[in-house]
This record gives sequence, C-alpha cells and structure tokens, in this order.
Amino acid sequence: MGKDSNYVPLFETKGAKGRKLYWVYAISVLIGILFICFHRVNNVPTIKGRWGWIGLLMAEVWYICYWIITQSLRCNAVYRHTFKDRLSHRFRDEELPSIDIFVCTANHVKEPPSMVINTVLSLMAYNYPPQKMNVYLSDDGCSEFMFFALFEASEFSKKWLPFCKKFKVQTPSPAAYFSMNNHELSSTDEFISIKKLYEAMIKRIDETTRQGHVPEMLRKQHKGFREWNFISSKQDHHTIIQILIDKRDSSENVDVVGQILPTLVYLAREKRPQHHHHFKAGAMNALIRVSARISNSPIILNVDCDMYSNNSESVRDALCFFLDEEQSDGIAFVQYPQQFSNITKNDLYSNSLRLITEVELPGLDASGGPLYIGTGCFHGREVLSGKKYSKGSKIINYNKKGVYNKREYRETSDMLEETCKILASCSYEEDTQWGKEVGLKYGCAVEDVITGLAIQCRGWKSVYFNPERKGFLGLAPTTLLETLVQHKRWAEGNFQIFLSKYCPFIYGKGKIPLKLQISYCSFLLCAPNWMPTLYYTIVPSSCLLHGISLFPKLSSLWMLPYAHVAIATTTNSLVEHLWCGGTLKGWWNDQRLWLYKRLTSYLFAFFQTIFTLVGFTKSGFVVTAKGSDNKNVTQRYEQEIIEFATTSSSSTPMFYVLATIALSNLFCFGDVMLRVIMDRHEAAVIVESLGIQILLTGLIVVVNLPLYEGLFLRNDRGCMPFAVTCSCLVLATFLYLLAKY
Ligand SMILES: O=c1ccn([C@@H]2O[C@H](COP(=O)(O)OP(=O)(O)O[C@H]3O[C@H](CO)[C@@H](O)[C@H](O)[C@H]3O)[C@@H](O)[C@H]2O)c(=O)[nH]1
Ligand SMILES: [Mn+2]
Repeated sequence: MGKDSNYVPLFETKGAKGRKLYWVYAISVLIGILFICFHRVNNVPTIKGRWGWIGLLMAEVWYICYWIITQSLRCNAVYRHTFKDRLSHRFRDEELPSIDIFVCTANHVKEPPSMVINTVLSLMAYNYPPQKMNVYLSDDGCSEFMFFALFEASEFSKKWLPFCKKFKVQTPSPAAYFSMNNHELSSTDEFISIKKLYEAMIKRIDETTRQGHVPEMLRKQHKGFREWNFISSKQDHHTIIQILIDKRDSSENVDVVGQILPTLVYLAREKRPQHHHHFKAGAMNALIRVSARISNSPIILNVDCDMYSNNSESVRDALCFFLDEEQSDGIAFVQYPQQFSNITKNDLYSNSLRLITEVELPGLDASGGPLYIGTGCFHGREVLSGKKYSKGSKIINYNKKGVYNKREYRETSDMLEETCKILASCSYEEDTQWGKEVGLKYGCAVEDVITGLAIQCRGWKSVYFNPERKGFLGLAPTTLLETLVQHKRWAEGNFQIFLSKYCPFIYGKGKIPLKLQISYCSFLLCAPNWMPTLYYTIVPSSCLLHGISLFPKLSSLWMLPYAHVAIATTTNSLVEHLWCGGTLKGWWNDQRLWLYKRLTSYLFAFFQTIFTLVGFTKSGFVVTAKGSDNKNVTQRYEQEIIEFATTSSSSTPMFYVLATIALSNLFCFGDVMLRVIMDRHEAAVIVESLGIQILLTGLIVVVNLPLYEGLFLRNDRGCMPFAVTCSCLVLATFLYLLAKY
C-alpha cells in the first residue's frame, strides 16, 4: 500500500496555549535582572565588603545565565495524542511488528524479586498479540532468588494473563491490582482464587529470599538452578541464560485457556573482575545482542525493574508514532515520563519530577525531541544499534506490513541458550564499537541521556508521550539520603557529558537545533549551581555580623528590581507547581530540596566529575533502593517526617554540609535579631540597610526548621546521627566565632 489520499493520521501534535502571558513574565524578569546587574556593577564598595559584593555579582551572573538557558525549555511546548482505534483498523494483529521488552535489575536486596516480577507480569499483560512479545530480564546481581522468582512468575502468568484479558484489567501489576480498594470483582470466585495464588507465590519468593537459599525441592523444578552450582561470586561468573517460556514451543507454553504466552528470558551476563561491566549500559547492550538472536524485534522497550506498566495500551500508543504513514519519518524513540506510585501527598523529597513531566519534557518535545531518560522508552532496534538517519528513514516501514521479524530458529532452546552465552560474554565486546558507536554508550553515569543525544545527532527525532492514564509507575527514593545520592549521580553524569566531546554545543553543532542544544545544557549544567548557592547561603548571612550591607537599602529605589525579580520568579514557580498538580506545602518542600540538592548532590557531583576527568577516581553507579524494608522508615516517609538517619557512613558528608550551613545561618540570624531587639535606636538603621540580608538568612532558617528538629528535638530513629549533631555544632560555632571576631 503506497501513500494514499485517504491517509488518516495515527497521532496528532498540539501546541501549548497561553504562552503570551509567560513571555510577559519572562521579559519583565529579564528587565529586572538587567537593572540588578547595572546596580551591582556601578556600586561596588571601595573597602568594606568589596569582595563579598564582587562574589555576589558573580553568583548572580551565573544565575542569570542559567536562568536564560532554562527559558529554552519553556518558550514552547507540544502535546501528543494518539488514535489507537485507527491503528487497529489499519493493521491486523498479524501485521503488527513484534516487540522486545527489556527489564534491568541489579541487586536483589535493593530491588526485591517480588517487586521485579510484578513489573515483568505487568509487561507480559499488554494488550498486544502475545506471539509478538518477548520479555527479557537482565539480572546484574546474578541472583538465584531472582531466577526463582521469575520462574514462579512464568508459572503464575499462565493464570494471570487470561484473568487480565477476561476482565480487562487496567492495572496489570498484581501487587498494584490487589492493593486497590473498591473492586467490582472482589467477591467473585475467580478473583479470590487468583489472589490466593498470587499471595502464596509471593510468600514463597519472600521466604526463600529471606532464608538465603532456594530449597533443594524447589530447585528440582527447573534445570536452570544447576547453573548456580558453579558460581562462587557475583562479580566473577559465566553467563546464565534461561529461556523460561519459549513461545515457539506452542504445545507447552500456553496459558490455561490455550493462548500462547510471550517469550520470557532470564539473563545474567558474564562478569569478570578484569573486565568493566559498565553498569546498566553494559546490561542493555548484552540484551540487545541476545535478543537479536532470539527474537530480533524491530521495537525495543526498556524499563527499570521497579517501573511496572500501568496502562495495557502503551505498546499500541507507541506504535501510533512509529507506524504513521506520513509523520513517522525519522522518529527514533518514544519516551514516556518517569512517574511514581509512592509519592506522598506533599511530595516530601520533591521526587515526583512534576515540573519535568508536565513542563520541561513537552518543552523539549517542541525543540526537537525529549531526552532519553532511561526507562519507559520505546526504541527502534536499528537506531539503537547505531544506524544513521537518511531521508525518509522510518523505524518500521509502513509498506512492508507484517514482514518484520520473520526470524525463526529451528534450534532447540537449549542450543539457542548456548549460542547466546557467547553474545553476553565479557570478551565479546573487545575491539568492537559496542559502547561507542553501537548500543548504549559507556563511561557516563547517565548512559541514557548521552545515548539519546547521540541518536539525535545522527539525525533522528524523538517524541514525548504523556497519556492521561499513566504508562509506567515506579518507586521513588524514600529517604533524604537516597534522594540526594540519586541526584548526585544524575548531576555527575550530566556534567560529565558537558565536559566531554559530547558537549551539545560541539558535538551537536549543525546536527540538532540550537534550541535543543541549549535545552540539553539546562540539564547538563545543573552541577555548577552549587557554587553560587553555597555563596548565597554563607556570605550574606556572615556579613550580617559586621553590618556589611550587600544589597540596596530598603528605602532605595534600587530595591524595586530585586523585589520584582524575587516576587515574580517565586510566584511563577508556585503557580507552575500548583498547575502541575502539587500542593502549597509540596512547593515549600520543593524549595528545601532545591537548596539541599545544590548544597550537596551538585557539590559532590561537581568534584567527582572533575576528579574522574583528571583520573583520580572512577565514576560508579549506586543503585537506588526501591522502598525500604524497615517499617519505621516507611512509616516516617508516609507521615512526611524527613529521614536523617544513615546506614552507610560514607554518605554522611552530605549531612555534615547541610547541618553546618543550617546552624551557621541560625547563629547569624540569632545574632542580628538579638541586636535589633536589644538596641531600639540601632534597630531601624540595621533593618534599613540589612533588610534583604536578614530576610534571606531568615528564609534559610525557616526552610531548615525540619533539620533543626532532626538535630535537637526529635528522638525517633530517623533523627540526625549523634556524631553529626555534635561535630556540626562545634564546627558551626567555630565558624560563627571566626566570622564575628
Ligand atoms: O549495574 C547496574 C546498575 C543498575 N542497573 C539497573 O538500572 C536501573 C536504574 O537504576 P536505579 O538505581 O533505579 O537508578 P535511577 O536513578 O532510578 O534510574 C534513572 O537514571 C539512570 C541513569 O542514572 C537510568 O539508567 C535509569 O533508566 C533511570 O530510570 C535499575 O533497573 C537497575 O537495576 C543495572 O542493570 N546494572
Ligand atoms: Mn529507579
């Protein structure tokens, strides 16, 4: 079928409305900023406070540049809408392309097997022909418990998938489904019996994991367990690959109603101490090769092990973008947002990524395409493997309906497993382009962003899709430290890209639009933000002690631009936050985390990047814990009480920084307030000349109230470790005295 006159689009793209008002705001802020700069440059004090002033000027110049960069994300936005019914009209089931789904897991303690298989089951339950679906679990932890859980899941799927189909279950992750309240079905026999089966399975999985070994009786159920007999270390082992469900073998691998099941494969790639395994990027590349041999689907979906599918239509949605006759040209990947099922009402740790989901990604989509953010992303296999765009290239050729993926092997699954072992071995990539030009890129803490950038620079576009019913739901960190460490990894990886040859301004020059280059930089350049922020939290408050004024007097006209910029940007951020569905308190929490991330995550990321660059250290990948198995921690999270307790001492430096800054500001604020109260005559003068600084210091104190509580007032297990409290108290007192005398 060629291009025909009755072409009907499979998706549409709409521009955002109401941009004019935003421009009025942005321009007014810009004017305010110019006035501030003018004032700063022309009023540098001659002696007292000269350096404080110049430092502040530099901090402000950085903020302004960064603010301008971030505007590139907001000057435009597009929203996408798909027509799935048209897709079903145009393509019969047999004509649809097959899809390979990759789930990555790395650590069975931080990522419990019972959670991982919920993700796997939810993906297997897509409303899509099962003979066209292949699910791969990559286990970088090489855990027998994970394999056991997946084996259990393969059995359970035989009942779960028909149940989902029969009752059109919209939430196909069993854990999420059974935890929902008002079920229409809850009193039916079918519901009760499947729930019982599920609970029994989870009990078996959790118990085996807790006991620390899979009992002999259970091991007999599958030949795969034998592989672990020869494994002594998770860092040093051969490849384990087991095809748990082989849909080619249709006599056996059917569900209880006789319907074929999706292929299900377990993979633990080879690991050797002398070979770098490159974290998730390495796992993905092994998956790309292994899946090419087994199923070779033209479409690849990648999800993290905690990101269960919450919408059984996602595959069809994504295909609307790849299969449109006219608009699919050059679309390489479809990115869904990262959304979470465990965000508290007021988003305690600002983990909902609300602004990114609702504002920044649609903005990027308008500038040439969203970043690849690792999970919930549909890729074209060939593009991921390095293919360049040439005019008219599509991921799937519309004209060749139904002929994709004709690769069928005669080999038995045992033989297939043997050949795949080589593909997932350490030495396979030696002297090849894997990790460079082919597959996901190595050597960067955010392998996703850098890989997406490279794809776009090869001429491809990407699409952001945020359907009304959320596509994927994951688990956000539930402690302050986990949050800060996660952001450190992101900031580090992003900054690494900026300083490498992949810097969008150099690498992307002439290949991607300037607007997109700038948009990238608003993410890549977040790490250096620690500098001005640290300066702003230390210098103005300590200058209070000597009465050094760093801002215009309250009665001066020069106050106006400062006030305007502060009020306008604050109002804008508040409005944006509420518009994206946040609460007032959530916005306030967001401000706190804004500060904390800059003072810790970004600071540490900055130096880690520099040290890695000069070869002092190697960058790593600290896997984020998916929830906590400590009931008290979970309870505090749900009650929105900040967790300051730490389990690993290596990460407490972050808390030392936070607590010391918070305490020094408290001392400075106390000091100046005392003077104001004690000396009525001087009070008016102090307030007049130091008003803004007092306000600023006061704000830092108020934002830190929960931290003071954690230091001194709380006595639960989540309070600040005693050692941190003592040391920071001494340190802050010392700094205060140093500044004062
Ligand atoms: O050596 C490793 C380390 C991690 N992972 C997996 O990578 C995924 C992401 O790890 P997580 O600890 O959850 O990190 P997040 O910060 O939540 O992940 C985001 O950021 C990462 C880049 O920093 C991307 O890889 C992810 O896709 C993206 O969701 C998880 O499924 C892990 O199991 C591996 O497979 N092998
Ligand atoms: Mn994660």
